[in-house]
Amino acid sequence: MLSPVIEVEALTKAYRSKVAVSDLTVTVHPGRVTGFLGPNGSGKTTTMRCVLGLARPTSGTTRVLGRPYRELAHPMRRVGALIDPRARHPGRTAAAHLLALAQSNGLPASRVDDVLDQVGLGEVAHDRVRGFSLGMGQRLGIAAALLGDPDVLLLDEPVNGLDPEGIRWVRELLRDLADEGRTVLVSSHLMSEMEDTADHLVVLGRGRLLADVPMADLLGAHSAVRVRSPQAPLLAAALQRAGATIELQIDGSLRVEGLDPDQVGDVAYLAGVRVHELTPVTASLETAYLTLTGDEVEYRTAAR
Ligand SMILES: Nc1ncnc2c1ncn2[C@@H]1O[C@H](COP(=O)(O)OP(=O)(O)OP(=O)(O)O)[C@@H](O)[C@H]1O
Repeated sequence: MLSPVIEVEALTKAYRSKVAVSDLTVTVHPGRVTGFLGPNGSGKTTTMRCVLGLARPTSGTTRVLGRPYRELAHPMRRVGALIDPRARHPGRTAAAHLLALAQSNGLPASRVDDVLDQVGLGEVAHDRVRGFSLGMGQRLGIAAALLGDPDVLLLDEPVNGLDPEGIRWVRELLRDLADEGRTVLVSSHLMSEMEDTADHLVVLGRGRLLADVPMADLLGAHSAVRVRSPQAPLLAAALQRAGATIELQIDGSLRVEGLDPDQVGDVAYLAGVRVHELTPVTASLETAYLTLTGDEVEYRTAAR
């Protein structure tokens, strides 16, 4: 595996009595999209802000491309970020906003038109940002992140406010950037979107690391086999002897965890039990995520 590009080591960040991030150690690798997940207030933005030198760690260290962000010579050429898309002058046009960023970071002015076209804002380049919709603002924020053509991207909820076409566009953009060998760390609360976009997941709960896993492993760990048999009790006993965990479903079928469909079929055959259905059940990221973070949600909707 290529060496890590973002390194967070024993990071703790406290605000007065509130511990936003607690002893977090995680690395983010190039050439893949890493989804950064966690309930509201779990510390995703704070972690990104520490990596970008926008917040000072209480303890621990963060490095990008081998050094603290603030020590990078031309940070915008190395690292692009979307953290707070509202952070801009409302009276400026989109082009003027990006031009100011380009000039203060030693980037060629020609990049402004390039990125405006890339994010689909070419036609409103000379409109004032004040009148932009939430989605247009997000696109402008992504344009700013891409301005320096960086190798590393940290994007905090980039699809927030985007319409379905915009969401698909971000998905394809992130895929392309990762395929070019760049490092992409992206947070989102849209699980179905993340399932289609991310290769790897880092999941936080109350500021702590809950999971740092390939997407396929997380989904695999929550997958199961649905099996129906007219001799369900016999089959259940045989499967349990083979090490599976069995849950009897309301329709009489068995949900089997711990064995794959081939193994379930073999156990049934060896036990001389008839099987009428054998179906792999793939977990959605949403299901896997909710199972993982079930106890970690700080701000929960009251049950009605
Ligand atoms: N500047 C700050 N001052 C005080 N508390 C803060 C500050 N920034 C963040 N926090 C607190 O730290 C915790 C983590 O917040 P953070 O924004 O990092 O979470 P998040 O995972 O990005 O949440 P969300 O998904 O809602 O954006 C929260 O409880 C938040 O209220």
